[in-house]
Amino acid sequence: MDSSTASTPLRLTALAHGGGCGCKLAPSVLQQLLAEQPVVGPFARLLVGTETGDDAAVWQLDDGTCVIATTDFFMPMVDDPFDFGRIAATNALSDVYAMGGKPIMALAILGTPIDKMPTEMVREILKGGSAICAEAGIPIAGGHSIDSPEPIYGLAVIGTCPASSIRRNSGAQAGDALILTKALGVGIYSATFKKGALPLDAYAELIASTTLLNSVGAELAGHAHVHAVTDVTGFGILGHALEMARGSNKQISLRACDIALFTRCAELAEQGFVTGASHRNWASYGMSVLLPDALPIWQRHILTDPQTSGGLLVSCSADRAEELLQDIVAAGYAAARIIGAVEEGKPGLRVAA
Ligand SMILES: Nc1ncnc2c1ncn2[C@@H]1O[C@H](COP(=O)(O)OP(=O)(O)OP(=O)(O)O)[C@@H](O)[C@H]1O
Ligand SMILES: [Mg+2]
Repeated sequence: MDSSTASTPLRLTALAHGGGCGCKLAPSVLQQLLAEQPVVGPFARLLVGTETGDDAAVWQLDDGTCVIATTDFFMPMVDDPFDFGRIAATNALSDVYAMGGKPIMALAILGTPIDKMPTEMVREILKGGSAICAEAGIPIAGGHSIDSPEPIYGLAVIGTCPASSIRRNSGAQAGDALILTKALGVGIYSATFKKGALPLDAYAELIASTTLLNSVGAELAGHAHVHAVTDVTGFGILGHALEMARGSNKQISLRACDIALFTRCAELAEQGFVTGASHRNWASYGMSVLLPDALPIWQRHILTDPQTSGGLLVSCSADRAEELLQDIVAAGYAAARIIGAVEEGKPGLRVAA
């Protein structure tokens, strides 16, 4: 029996044209849409806005406390409504942790095809979101719900932190090492799932990773040698590393062989399981990435694979990286690895096999 028939008679994923962070617009399309908007401000207290494609907006209050605000929502990439709610909530909370903050409350964002989805199924999605917020120690204090053609769920999240704890995606320094806290393969597993071919053990691996809170981000921000943090989501490891390189005005090099993958990720990618978003990602930023000559196409698909609720990409002083990695692994992120380095040079990305 495969996992696609195990959870519910009505396939939640059948109601959506795409799912998870694979629903995100490609970075180049987003840039075009956001271009030429009227500029209002400047606002001296807006420490982080949209300039570097960072994870959340940050506003500094009078006493130095920062308010962090973010929203994330998407269509389902699994059929179990409770799992979908948990994944969407974990993903939405991640942007607050990636800025170095702690969430304080959330609002739920819900879209449901009210004539197609049973009430109990919608309730399960909401319960999944609540369960994750409870784990994060925060309330869902409200929300907004609409009748929509496809199911949508996510959160708007508010967090806080002292100004000194803010970690932008643009703070990487030459001489830093890069740590990635989760394994890659969410999009490849999701594409396999959608085709009904994902074995149950792989489904369990997918859920375990995508419902693991990135709460270690708040602790990392307490270390002065941690210079930049972002979460790896829809644009894949290459896209988010490139955002870090461009924002920081540095060259980033990654070692593909050091990146942890889900157990069956390579095998499934080689068999051709890939999301449309992976192709869109490469088309959008491939010109800024130097890959090894003989890299098989399926390996490139892993590097551009959209990671719904992926891990944190952490840029820290190289001489403290091993020690930090041990702390991260001890905090429950067994797949964390040191995957690359930051150097002076033209902003861009180089990948070694
Ligand atoms: N419609 C929009 N209007 C204004 N800013 C936007 C809009 N959509 C996205 N952005 C901004 O563009 C940047 C990149 O968006 P993106 O959704 O990739 O960030 P993100 O929330 O970190 O994503 P993820 O949760 O997948 O990590 C962010 O700074 C985000 O706030
Ligand atoms: Mg993010």
